[in-house]
Amino acid sequence: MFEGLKNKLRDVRSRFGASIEETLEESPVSPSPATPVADLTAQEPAPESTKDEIHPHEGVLEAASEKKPKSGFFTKVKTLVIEREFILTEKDLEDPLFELEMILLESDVALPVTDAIIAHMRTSLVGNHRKIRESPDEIVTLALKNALREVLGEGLDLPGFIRSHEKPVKILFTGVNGTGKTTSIAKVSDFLKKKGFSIVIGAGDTYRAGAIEQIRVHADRLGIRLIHHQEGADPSAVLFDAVEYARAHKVDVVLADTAGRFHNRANLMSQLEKIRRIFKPDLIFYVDEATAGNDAVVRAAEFEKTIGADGVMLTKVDMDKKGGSAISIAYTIGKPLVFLGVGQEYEDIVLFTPDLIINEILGEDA
Ligand SMILES: Nc1nc2c(ncn2[C@@H]2O[C@H](COP(=O)(O)OP(=O)(O)OP(=O)(O)O)[C@@H](O)[C@H]2O)c(=O)[nH]1
Repeated sequence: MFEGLKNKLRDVRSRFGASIEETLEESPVSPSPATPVADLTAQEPAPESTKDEIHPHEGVLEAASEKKPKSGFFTKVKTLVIEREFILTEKDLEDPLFELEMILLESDVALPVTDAIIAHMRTSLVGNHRKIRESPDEIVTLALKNALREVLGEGLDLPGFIRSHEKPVKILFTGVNGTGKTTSIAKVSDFLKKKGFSIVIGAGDTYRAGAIEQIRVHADRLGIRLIHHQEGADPSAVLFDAVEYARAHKVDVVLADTAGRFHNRANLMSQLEKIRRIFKPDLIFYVDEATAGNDAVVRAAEFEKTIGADGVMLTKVDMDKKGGSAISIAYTIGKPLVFLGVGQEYEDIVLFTPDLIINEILGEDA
């Protein structure tokens, strides 16, 4: 997943790295006149690693020393000072920051999210004295990692939420047609069942022909109780019955399917409002497909405004080359990403953590 973005970011990281290398060449930090030559030439003891500090990378030091003659007193002093720290100006980073901005926008990262990432990169790189103990790529990667962490948010510990909440915990799934909502309910059921929770599913999509049968097939396969009425029935009544069943049988979680709908379809949205009043969900999850890119982000924001959402499940992340919606959605709507759907099997679901996306986007370097 996110192959396109991953490759582009690898390139732009090299551009940032090159800008840092140029700074190393052009603006060495002058040795303090008070510093005895003996101190400069002495081997510096390696300081203790701090939490944010990445371990020394031999490559840069080797590359830097390759470019300079190894002998000669003044060369030696200059090299040592250059190798200790450097400062980046806004101008040094102008081109790579612009390039990064373009890459993010091309990858469907929402504009405010792109702005936040660029601002974070600028703040963490410009004007700072940086130790050359970190390689340029490590410095850039760390800045990018922190910028992504800021926009991705922390996610939601759903098993923890369920454990600490009065039962049954009622979760309503909303979203547009065909984005994978029904499959997602089946995956979440399976995920929670494996965590030891008992589940009942309410077949609240009474609108689409075949929807009840579709969720019934999943429920049967997973050995989960389904509460359903006939096609065309009032979904609020179905979900009310599902909650009654859960109370009577001490079931931990009720997962409620609903018909897919667009936020601008007034009838369906008012039906959802009624469902919300009667079902009284503890959590509303908005489901959309990562492959929809910025459309998914815009739709999620609209649903959040009209119906409210407590979290997002993004499906088809396995098919998404860009990563824009995964990066943007939580920051844009101010609600956490909870699950990612990463395939068509029941086990193809992962509980979101920022590191999951960061490691995917920055690869083995993160
Ligand atoms: N590759 C991939 N396919 C998925 C994922 N989640 C769902 N799908 C597929 O997407 C298609 C649509 O899924 P459904 O669950 O039927 O969609 P839906 O949102 O319930 O549709 P409506 O009931 O019309 O709202 C199916 O073929 C699923 O197998 C995913 O994470 N990855």
